[in-house]
Amino acid sequence: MTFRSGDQVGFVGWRGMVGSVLVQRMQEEGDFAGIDPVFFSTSSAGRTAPDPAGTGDPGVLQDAYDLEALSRLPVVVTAQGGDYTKDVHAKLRASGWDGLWIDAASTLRMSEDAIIVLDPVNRDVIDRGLERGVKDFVGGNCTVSCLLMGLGGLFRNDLVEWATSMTYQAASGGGARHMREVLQQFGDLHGAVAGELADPASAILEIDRKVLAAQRGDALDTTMFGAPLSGSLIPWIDADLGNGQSREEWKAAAETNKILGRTDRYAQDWVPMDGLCVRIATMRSHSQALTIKLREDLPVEEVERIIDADNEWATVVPNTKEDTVRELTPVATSGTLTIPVGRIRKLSVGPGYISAFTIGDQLLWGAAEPLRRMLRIATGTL
Ligand SMILES: NC(=O)C1=CN([C@@H]2O[C@H](COP(=O)(O)OP(=O)(O)OC[C@H]3O[C@@H](n4cnc5c(N)ncnc54)[C@H](OP(=O)(O)O)[C@@H]3O)[C@@H](O)[C@H]2O)C=CC1
Ligand SMILES: N[C@@H](CC(=O)OP(=O)(O)O)C(=O)O
Repeated sequence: MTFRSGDQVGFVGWRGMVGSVLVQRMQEEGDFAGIDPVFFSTSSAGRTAPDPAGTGDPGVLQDAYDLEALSRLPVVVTAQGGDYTKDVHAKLRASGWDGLWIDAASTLRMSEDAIIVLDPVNRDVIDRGLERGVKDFVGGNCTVSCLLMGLGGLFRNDLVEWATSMTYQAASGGGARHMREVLQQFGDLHGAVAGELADPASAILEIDRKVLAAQRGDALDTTMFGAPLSGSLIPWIDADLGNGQSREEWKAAAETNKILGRTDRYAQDWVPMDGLCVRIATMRSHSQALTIKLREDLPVEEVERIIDADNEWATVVPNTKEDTVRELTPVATSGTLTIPVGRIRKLSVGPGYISAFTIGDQLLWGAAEPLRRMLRIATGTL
């Protein structure tokens, strides 16, 4: 099945958090002009569909479990989640459907038949995959995608011997309800000491005691995260692999190397990576602190030049206090496609060791943007 301009493209998961950002970005970039979107729902088939292209003729939502309706389409884009992918993808393929499946969920990422898409970094891998008939294209883990958008230049030029990434991941990585829970917790903590805060003469240790009591008691709703996150952190993300490593930590090496087209962990070009993944009470941008062992002891200026030159979104932030405080924060980065990379300096532990700190909006480059661009590649317009 080949795609032609104006052909139908199915969208599943368009009203979720990732899907909404995807639709918004497609509107901003005029992507709906070259396609005929068909919207699916797992919960509201038959209701009026959205009309992001403003055609005035939105049609109705199709049933996202209707395999026949899906199999009529040359391309399906889904941000519905892993359970949906598990349920529907295999059945569609078993029915003989050979259209393109573009997916945000992690389910198919490590499948030999799938490519992890991040075209500013691995356009060559994507193009080779399309040529040899690959049909499944999956967005990468948010932290890995943001890391490679920022520091891809070092990886692509084969300058990294190994790296560790210590992450500071936003509440949005869990989903919309996780973001709400964090904000509610902040509000409840404020409420616990609002009287004392209004009085400049009140004792700070009393405020601290009351906040801790609220965090440790049952005053806060912790349904989504399982522990208070506001005014705290949780150093575990995703499943326990049983060997002391979390699944989120495992993704760093597995996905980074796969994105770069390196699949043999015993080969010379495989980059060993590991680290600890930590949830913090920010909203939508993931941050990470890196220690990188370079294969060559390059000057900092050369490292900065390579990072800056790699793609139009990676931006070096000078390693000064003023620039860091102004530009290298989740607040400065959220809602933008810019991937700032700062705190680049030689570490005193030995030659070739550098540090870096990078941040990315995990709903943009971390989720929706690679999918949007993959659709453009598939439709021959990027
Ligand atoms: N959250 C993230 O940061 C990232 C997520 N991903 C992946 O993307 C996929 C989707 O994640 P995410 O967008 O967070 O999932 P959401 O939970 O926000 O949305 C998923 C689906 O839930 C249904 N839904 C039920 N109630 C609501 C509601 N009140 N508002 C909106 N949708 C609702 C919708 O399906 P319907 O319309 O059919 O009812 C929607 O498509 C997952 O596989 C995730 O792993 C990947 C990278 C980052
Ligand atoms: N696990 C990420 C979000 C996410 O959806 O990741 P993945 O697509 O790899 O499951 C986080 O919690 O921040």
